[in-house]
Order: sequence, then C-alpha cells, then structure tokens
Amino acid sequence: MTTLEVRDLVKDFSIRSGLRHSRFRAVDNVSFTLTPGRTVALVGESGSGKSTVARMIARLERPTAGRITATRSDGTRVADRDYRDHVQMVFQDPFASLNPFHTVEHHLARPLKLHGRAKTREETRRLAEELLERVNLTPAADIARRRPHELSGGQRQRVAIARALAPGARVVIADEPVSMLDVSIRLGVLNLLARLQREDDLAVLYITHDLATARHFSDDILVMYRGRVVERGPADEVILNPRHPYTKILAAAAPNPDARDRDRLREALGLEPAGNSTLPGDDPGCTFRDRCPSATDVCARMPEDFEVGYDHYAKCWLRPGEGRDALPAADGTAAGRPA
Ligand SMILES: Nc1ncnc2c1ncn2[C@@H]1O[C@H](COP(=O)(O)OP(=O)(O)OP(=O)(O)O)[C@@H](O)[C@H]1O
Repeated sequence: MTTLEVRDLVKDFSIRSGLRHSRFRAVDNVSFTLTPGRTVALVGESGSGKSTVARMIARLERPTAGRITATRSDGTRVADRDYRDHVQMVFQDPFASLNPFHTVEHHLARPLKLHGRAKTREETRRLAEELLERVNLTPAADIARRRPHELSGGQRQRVAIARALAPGARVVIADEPVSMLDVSIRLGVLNLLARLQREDDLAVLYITHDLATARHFSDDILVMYRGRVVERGPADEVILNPRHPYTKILAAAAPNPDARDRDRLREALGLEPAGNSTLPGDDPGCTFRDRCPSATDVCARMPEDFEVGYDHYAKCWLRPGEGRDALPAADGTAAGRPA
C-alpha cells in the first residue's frame, strides 16, 4: 500500500506576450494526502489548476515549491527511481494517450517488463490478458491483438486504466477520466475504477468538473479556485453543506457542470474565462472576492483555512452560521463580529 502526501505545492508559469515576460501562480500552496482505499475528488472550473496538480504528481511538470512524497505502508519512502511503480495516471483523452501504431498487448507489455513484473514472453502475455479481464475487456486474447483505432473510446479508456495498473501502482491519478466519453458509458468506467480501487485498496485522486460523480465516487472533496483549495471536507458535507461562496455557486450550478457545459457554467458564475490573476509573492487576498456576494474589506487579505465542520474547512472569512454582518474587521480581528 502506498500513501501520497502533497505539501504546500506551488507552480508558477512564466508567460510571454510580445517582449513582456510575466509570471503567474497556477497552483498556490496546495496540500492533501491520498490514502489507500480512499478517493479524493479535486473539483473546480476550467483553469483552476487541477491538471497542473495532476501533472506535478505524475512528474510531467516540476513544482516551483512544495513536495510530493510517496510512502509505503511500512513507513519507508518510495525512492525516485521506484516512484512510477507506485503512482500512475489515467488521462482525459483516451484517443491521445494510446499509440495508434501499437497493439493493446504492446501497451501493457511495456510497463509490465519495464517495472519488472514479467520476464518471459509467455508471462507478459498472461499478465496482460489478466489485466484486460480485470477491466472487463474480453475475450482478452482478442482485444490484446487489436490496435487503438479498433476500439471504442470507452474500451480505450479501460486499456489506459489497465496500463496504469500494470506496474502494480497503488496510487492512481485520474484526470477527468470520463469527460471525453459518451455520457452513456461514463458511469461504467467510473464504476470500474471504483471496483478496482476496492479490490486493490488503491489511493485515488479523481479530477472532475462534475460535482455529482465527485460526491458519488469520492470520500473527500477538494474545491479549487484560481490555484487554491478554497474548501475541503467529506464529500457529502461539501456538496450538501457548502461553506465557501464559490462552492455554493458551483453546487447550485450542478447537477452536471461537466466539460461540455463549461461555458454555460462560467456564464452562470459570471466568471471571466479561465485564468489566474495571482502573482507570485503577492497577498492578493481572497481570489474570489471580485465575484463574491459576501465580500467586504477584510477579503483583501488572504483568509486562512477555517474549520467549519468536522474535518471540513473553508478558506473564507465568513464563519459558520454567520452572515455578512458577522465578518471580521479589515485587519482580521474579530472586532467586526457581534458580541
Ligand atoms: N505550460 C503552461 N504554461 C503557461 N500556463 C499554463 C501552462 N499549463 C497550464 N497553464 C495555465 O495554468 C492555469 C491552470 O491550468 P490547468 O490546466 O491546471 O487547469 P484545470 O483546472 O485543469 O483546467 P481544465 O479542466 O480546463 O484542464 C490555466 O490558467 C492555464 O492556462
């Protein structure tokens, strides 16, 4: 079993427009832990930084600051060279993630050999077919011989899931794994991920726009807005009892604010297109304050994570059960609150 700890993760990108260079913070001090047998959903609208977090965990992007540590159940830290045996990724696009020139068997044989799980050709074939059966792709021998274009989108995503499990991974990062699939087959793929998670006691990070499936398939939810986690807590709590004004609006825009509905959602939120205004080194205050119906002067300062329920935190100056009048004074003291 493997636990993945993400601490104070930061990613700054430099952007060039003409002769001007500027930097902006796409991920701002994000922390969470993925533990065996649990799913954490990372939700938020397009551009909030979810994929950048996933790409840093998958080591496709180098963090500007912070650390990502994988630990075995005996407490030993997973060395860099073994990291990919433990942590694997399922990408959004099953069409782009498989090589059109290679058979399904080749896609599975490679990680099996690379990570030392199979030595002989026979063993590799047997393990590849076992993996295909586990993801309900049967008859496995027949599927193994096919190339990606001979498979449907759902079947390709199942191959991608089998490939993620091939190295024996115990942590799976699923970045919008069903958003490019036909609506009718999405649940099937999510149910498959949930079954594999139970069977292998996987630690899963499920990245999505869809609050309904986040609630159904996750134990905990993290809500991201402009690079920051603005609310976190048990899935039911966050969806049924949202505390951050942004989560409230997202929850109200549910049931299905998925990729196809992004523009509609943005419109509903009154948000400008994806993009962060957070600059490295600044205290830009609450990044939601320009849209927030409850914002006051104090929101010019960045709020801490306040505990708003059991294991439930919101990065907002508003306290549980308190209204607009109960916000603290601009210096953050409780002076503005009623006696
Ligand atoms: N390589 C890059 N260079 C510059 N900016 C980038 C780069 N990658 C991502 N960004 C920016 O970082 C921000 C966060 O992007 P990210 O893809 O992580 O968001 P997201 O929440 O996953 O959105 P989506 O759901 O659309 O994938 C966006 O403003 C994006 O334009």
